[in-house]
Amino acid sequence: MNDAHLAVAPPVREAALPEAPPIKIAARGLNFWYDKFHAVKNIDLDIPEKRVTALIGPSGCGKSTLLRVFNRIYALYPKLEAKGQVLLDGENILDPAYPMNRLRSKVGMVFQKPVPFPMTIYENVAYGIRHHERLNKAEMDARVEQALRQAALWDEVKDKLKESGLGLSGGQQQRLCIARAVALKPDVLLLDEPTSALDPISTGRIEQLVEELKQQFTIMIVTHNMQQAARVSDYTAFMYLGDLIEHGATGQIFSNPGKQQTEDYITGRFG
Ligand SMILES: Nc1ncnc2c1ncn2[C@@H]1O[C@H](COP(=O)(O)OP(=O)(O)OP(=O)(O)O)[C@@H](O)[C@H]1O
Repeated sequence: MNDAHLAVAPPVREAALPEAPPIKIAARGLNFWYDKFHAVKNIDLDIPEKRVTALIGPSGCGKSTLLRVFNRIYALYPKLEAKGQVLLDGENILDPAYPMNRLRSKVGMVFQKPVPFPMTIYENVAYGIRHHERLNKAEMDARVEQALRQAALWDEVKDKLKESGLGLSGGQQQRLCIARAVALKPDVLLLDEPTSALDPISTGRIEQLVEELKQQFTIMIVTHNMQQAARVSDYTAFMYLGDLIEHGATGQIFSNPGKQQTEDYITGRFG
């Protein structure tokens, strides 16, 4: 080896940065009013694909409202108005021309209280699929099974598919609602405090399920439980009085928040 070789410094290899996930759904200049009450104020928010984003903030800050705008569920009620954009794969779902059927199949929602339909367990899952697709019996059986497996419920219900969904425990009913939502193969799952009515064991199962479901779905979850947000989410958005105060990686928001209000809330000083 001669000296000339030694004089040339080896190229420095740049540390590989983790690749930022693509943005699946995003709010742009989003405002929402309940009649004259301004509940969501000029929000810009990017929701990364196949990750879990938690929405946190004190009661009444607009978390559920924001979630509901993300699937235009407010459109069912008069005197409610959204302005701005919600871009799903770049298309504005708030545009009245965006077909509601398409939206319902792409964005699924699970509510705070489990609300199974008063039908059999099988029909709870099959009902929505029938609305969107024509499947033969074997195909439908397979889809129902797949959805119940995805919701980690199959083993508990496979022998009683013809029994009423209302006969299940609260935690099972919530997993049935998750099965109903994932059965439509949505891209995005909106979960509005999905464990607030459940016991700790059922809560743990749903949290574990969220971890599994993010392999396939983009998930937004509203929660009052800071430990839950820290456990299940990759990103956290903190809202206060209708404003989005701060949004970032969950680790950073919880360990090193940029805003005093965020810190006060996550350390339990208010809310
Ligand atoms: N249907 C409605 N009509 C009028 N005002 C409403 C309606 N729903 C919610 N609001 C108001 O909008 C604001 C935001 O409510 P929202 O339910 O989105 O808050 P939140 O952060 O999800 O609260 P919580 O954590 O208590 O569920 C609150 O001031 C609430 O009173």
